[in-house]
Amino acid sequence: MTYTPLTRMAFGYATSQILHTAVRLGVPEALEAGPLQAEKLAVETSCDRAGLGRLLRALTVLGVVEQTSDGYALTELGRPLCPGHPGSLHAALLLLGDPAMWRAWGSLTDAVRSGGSAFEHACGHPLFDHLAGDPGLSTLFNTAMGAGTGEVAGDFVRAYDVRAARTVVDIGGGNGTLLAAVLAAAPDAHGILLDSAEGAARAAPTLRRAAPPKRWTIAPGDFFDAVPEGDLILLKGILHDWDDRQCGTILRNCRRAIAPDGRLLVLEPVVPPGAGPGAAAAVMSDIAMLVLTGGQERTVAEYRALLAASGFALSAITEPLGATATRILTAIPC
Ligand SMILES: C[S@@+](CC[C@H](N)C(=O)[O-])C[C@H]1O[C@@H](n2cnc3c(N)ncnc32)[C@H](O)[C@@H]1O
Repeated sequence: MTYTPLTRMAFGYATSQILHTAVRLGVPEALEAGPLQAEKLAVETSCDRAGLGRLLRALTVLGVVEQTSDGYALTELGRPLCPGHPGSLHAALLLLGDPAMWRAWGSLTDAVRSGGSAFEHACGHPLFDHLAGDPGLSTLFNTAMGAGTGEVAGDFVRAYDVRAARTVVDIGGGNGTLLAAVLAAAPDAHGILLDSAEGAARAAPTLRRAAPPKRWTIAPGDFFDAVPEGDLILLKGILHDWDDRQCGTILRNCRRAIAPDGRLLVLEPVVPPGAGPGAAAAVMSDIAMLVLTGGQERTVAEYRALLAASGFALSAITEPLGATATRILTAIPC
């Protein structure tokens, strides 16, 4: 078989599984402090020496490790495979290799052919119901989302002046990474994080690091029922999880809860016109939404219409934050 760019794409899931396996076996963490010879690494990771040698050779070809005179070392490209590294993909890779996620991607054909999320076709229930019944996977999901948000939180508070906010409500705020950045940048604001009980379970330590407990509240709840009142309402990575009808319910709850002078900020990738290279991140994320939740990424026009149908006017949109595809869409109640 000729190894063309198309071959590389076709075997993309093999690449994903190689990275997942390295992370699952603890290879990047073992190399974090410095290079190690393969024999030592096999002992540290409790692996078969020959099998690990083949994995290391594949990781070398992918450019995430390199051979030095002191043994195998992580490259710059490979460093985000470690947990705690800025922009870490550690939790995301563990998540991608989870059997339920693996099965969901294997059901993309069903989602394209008959609609609905591939996850539901594969597992028989929606992703968030599945997470509610699997605390380990829920923790992983929450950590992976928080790591992604950590990449944009600093850029967010630099791009949008949050200092005038009185009550900031982060809807579906996950592990609190975004709200923590806002509370640090807006010392007079009070923060409320709404998420499901399992989603919010790990938010307190993140928020405690940013601000004393009197400055924030964790509100376990369902954003399809109601959301807490505030003058700055954040929806990051929420609307893209849901279809237009479900987004309408969330947005109408936000419209009821927002102060007359308030602002609703939607942080999402936006699908640009055409399918040039700049569209890749948003378009790939759109397919991930089709697989995982049945949601979708949207164009500016689609967001404008969605917001207008729930009593919001789209008033501004930023450039993508940092190296990500996430933009801030500002909406005012009307
Ligand atoms: C894609 S994650 C985004 C998390 C966070 N906003 C971020 O960007 O890092 C979606 C979040 O919505 C939460 N969620 C899902 N359904 C919910 C519901 N019905 N009510 C409240 N939270 C929900 C999940 O627990 C999860 O934390």
